[in-house]
Amino acid sequence: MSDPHFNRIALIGIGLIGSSLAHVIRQRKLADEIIVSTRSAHTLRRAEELGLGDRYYLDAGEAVAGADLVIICVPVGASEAVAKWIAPALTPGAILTDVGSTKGSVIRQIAPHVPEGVHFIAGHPIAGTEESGPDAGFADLFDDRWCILTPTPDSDQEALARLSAFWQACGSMVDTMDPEHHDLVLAIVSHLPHIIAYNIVGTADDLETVTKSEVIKYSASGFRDFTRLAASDPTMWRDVCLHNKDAILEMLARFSEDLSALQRAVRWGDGEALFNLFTRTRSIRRSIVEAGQDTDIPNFGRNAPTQKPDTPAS
Ligand SMILES: NC(=O)c1ccc[n+]([C@@H]2O[C@H](COP(=O)([O-])OP(=O)(O)OC[C@H]3O[C@@H](n4cnc5c(N)ncnc54)[C@H](O)[C@@H]3O)[C@@H](O)[C@H]2O)c1
Ligand SMILES: O=C(O)C(=O)C[C@]1(C(=O)O)C=C[C@@H](O)C=C1
Repeated sequence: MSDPHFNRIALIGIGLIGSSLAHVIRQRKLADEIIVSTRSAHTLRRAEELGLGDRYYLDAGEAVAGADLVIICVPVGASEAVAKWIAPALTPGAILTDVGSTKGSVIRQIAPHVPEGVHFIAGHPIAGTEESGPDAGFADLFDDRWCILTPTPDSDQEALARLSAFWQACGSMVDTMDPEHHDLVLAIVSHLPHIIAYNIVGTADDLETVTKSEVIKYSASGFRDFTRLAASDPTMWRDVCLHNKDAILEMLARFSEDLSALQRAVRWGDGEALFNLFTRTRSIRRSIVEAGQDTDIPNFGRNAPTQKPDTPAS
């Protein structure tokens, strides 16, 4: 296995994911030195108070100088600005990666700015919570979760092996995937659930004159479980929607079709259709939970055995 240890790791952006990386890198001794950079002085100060790094910079260019691993941990819409900023200061031979929730757009934003001799391989840990900011991170976040790397055909194989070893040392299981396929899979397993959660909270809020107090009063059960995701960071999710537009629209169209069929079954009192759908989906949901956690998710739509005939394939 390749060496997961780096001399100097620079984290650009120190929110939930950046700070979780800082914790796990420190705890598992994956670098001699952790460099932290973020654009807000307030957040940088907080990161310093929390002791997340060894050195702290507002200037991302200064932060990446001499680093052999640079991890961009900012909302996906800021990827190009960060890439332009750090590009002239990257060290030849360094590995550059990111953690963004969308991959096609992030690669298009970063790749053109990567200097010759720097190895860029995009990535995405499928691990998170609805919290954000430097206080939200914890070392175990990546344990037993997938991390998807999206190398391109000309990616350096040694850099890929080292980055995989790094994520494994952080606790993750690593898979590789084509960026466009990643974006389609994540649109259904992550982006749509967030959009639906945001939407249902908005719908309930619009009913406020009739039911607002009841929404708060009775939300201890289903509504609360279902809408946890609606507390997630608005900047991050605005950017995900803007930067995975096509895949999200494709999945929303399929979702709307299925919802219309369900609506029709309710309208026409088609108990058999409702019972059959709920039986099938209960068994799928139980098999996901029984699989340990979401370990089968990265293959969804590619070779999942229960795949619907019209599920998109890569
Ligand atoms: N939150 C999750 O569950 C989760 C999971 C996996 C991947 N991701 C991805 O990880 C990335 C970071 O998410 P997060 O949850 O840590 O967000 P966060 O809001 O907790 O932190 C974002 C950080 O980026 C900094 N930042 C924003 N714009 C910047 C810029 N232009 N230059 C420098 N720093 C900038 C912010 O100050 C903050 O430190 C996003 O791309 C997100 O899509 C998030
Ligand atoms: O568990 C949560 O709260 C998350 O939102 C984590 C989650 C997900 O949807 O699974 C969110 C976005 C990421 O890109 C990866 C993970």
